[in-house]
Amino acid sequence: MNPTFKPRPPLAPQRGSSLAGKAYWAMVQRVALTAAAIDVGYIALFLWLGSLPLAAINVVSIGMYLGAYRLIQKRYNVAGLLLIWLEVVGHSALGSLLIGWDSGFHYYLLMFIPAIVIANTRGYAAPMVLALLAYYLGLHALSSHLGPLDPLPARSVNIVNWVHICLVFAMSAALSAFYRRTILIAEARLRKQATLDPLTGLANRSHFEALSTNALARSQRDGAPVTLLLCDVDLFKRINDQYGHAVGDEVLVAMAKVLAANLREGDVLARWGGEEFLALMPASPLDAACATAERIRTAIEQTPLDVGQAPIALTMSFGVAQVHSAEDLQAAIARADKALYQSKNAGRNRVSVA
Ligand SMILES: Nc1nc2c(ncn2[C@@H]2O[C@H](COP(=O)(O)OP(=O)(O)OP(=O)(O)O)[C@@H](O)[C@H]2O)c(=O)[nH]1
Repeated sequence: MNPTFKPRPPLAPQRGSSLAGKAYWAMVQRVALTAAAIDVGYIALFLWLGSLPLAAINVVSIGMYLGAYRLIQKRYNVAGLLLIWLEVVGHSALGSLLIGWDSGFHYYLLMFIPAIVIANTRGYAAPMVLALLAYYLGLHALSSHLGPLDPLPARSVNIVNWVHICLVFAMSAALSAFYRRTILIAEARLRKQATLDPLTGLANRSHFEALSTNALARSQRDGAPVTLLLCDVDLFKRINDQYGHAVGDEVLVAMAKVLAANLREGDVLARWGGEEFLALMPASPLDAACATAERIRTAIEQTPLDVGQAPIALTMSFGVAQVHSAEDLQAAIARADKALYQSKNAGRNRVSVA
C-alpha cells in the first residue's frame, strides 16, 4: 500500500503553539550562549585595541547572557529575554557613545526588528518597533552630538565595525534559518492534520478522494482494472458499550494495521467513516481484490484482539466493487457501499461483490 498511509500511533494532542514555544526558547538560549562566547572574543579584541572600558563592558555582558540562559532554563522566560534586551540595548548605547557611531554597535539593535514582529502575539509589534526606532535615532543623535567619549584610532574603529558587520550577517542568517525551520514544521503539521486521520494515521476522506482520483485516472488511461474495497467492523457499537470508547479506539487502530499489512504498495487506504475503511486497489481485478478481502476477513476473525482485558473476538464485513471504465469514483464507492450492506444483511463477517 501507499507507504504514506501506514497506520501510525495516534497523533499527540495538538501542541502547535507549545512546540513552537519550546523551540523558540531553546533558540533564545542558544543565542544567549553564543553571544556570551562572542563576548569572550570581544574582550580579547578590545584589550588588543586598547579599550579597557569596552573589555570590561563585555565581562558584564557575559554575566548577563549567562544569567539570561539560567533564567530561561528555570522557566523565567520573560525575565531571561528582558535581560538579553537590556544587554543589547545597553551595550549598543555604551559602545556607540564610547568609541562612536561608526563602530557599528547599533547594528545589533536592528536584529530586534524581525524578533519583535515574528514573536509578536499581543499586537505590540508596531509600538515596540517605533520605540526601537526612536531609541535608535536618539542614540545616533546623541553619539553624533557628543562625539566618542573614549576614542580609538580610526583603523581600530574600522576593525570593530567590520567585526560587527560580519556578526550581524551571520546572526541574521541563523535567525532566518530558525524562522524558516519553524514555518516548515508548522506547514508539515498542518498538512498532516488536513490529510490524515488522527486516530489511525490513515488518509482521511478528502485526501483519499484526491489520491484516488489521480490513481483512477492513471489506471483508466492504462486500461488497468481498479477495485474498491469498503469494510466495516461488525457490531462495533457493542465493543464501545462493553469495553469503553478507548478500547473501541484501539480496535480501530488495530484494524487499520491489519488492513495496511494486507494491502500492496500503491494501494490507497483511508478511514472512511467511524468504523469504516476504504481501499482503492489499482491494477487489481475483481477476483484478486476479493481474495485480498477474504484474506483480511479471515485474519481478523482468527485473531482475537488482545487489548489488556480478555481477548476480543472481532469480525469485519466487506463490499468489493471494480470501477467500471468511465465510471466516476463516487458511483463506484456507492456500489461498494451497497455490497457492504449486503454483507451486513446476510449476517456480517463476509465479503460481497457489487
Ligand atoms: N471508539 C470509537 N467509536 C466510534 C468512532 N467513530 C464511530 N464510533 C462508534 O461506532 C459505532 C458504530 O455503530 P453502528 O453504526 O450502529 O454500527 P455497528 O455497531 O458496527 O453495527 P453494524 O455496522 O451493523 O455491524 C457507534 O457507536 C459510534 O459511536 C471512533 O472514532 N472511536
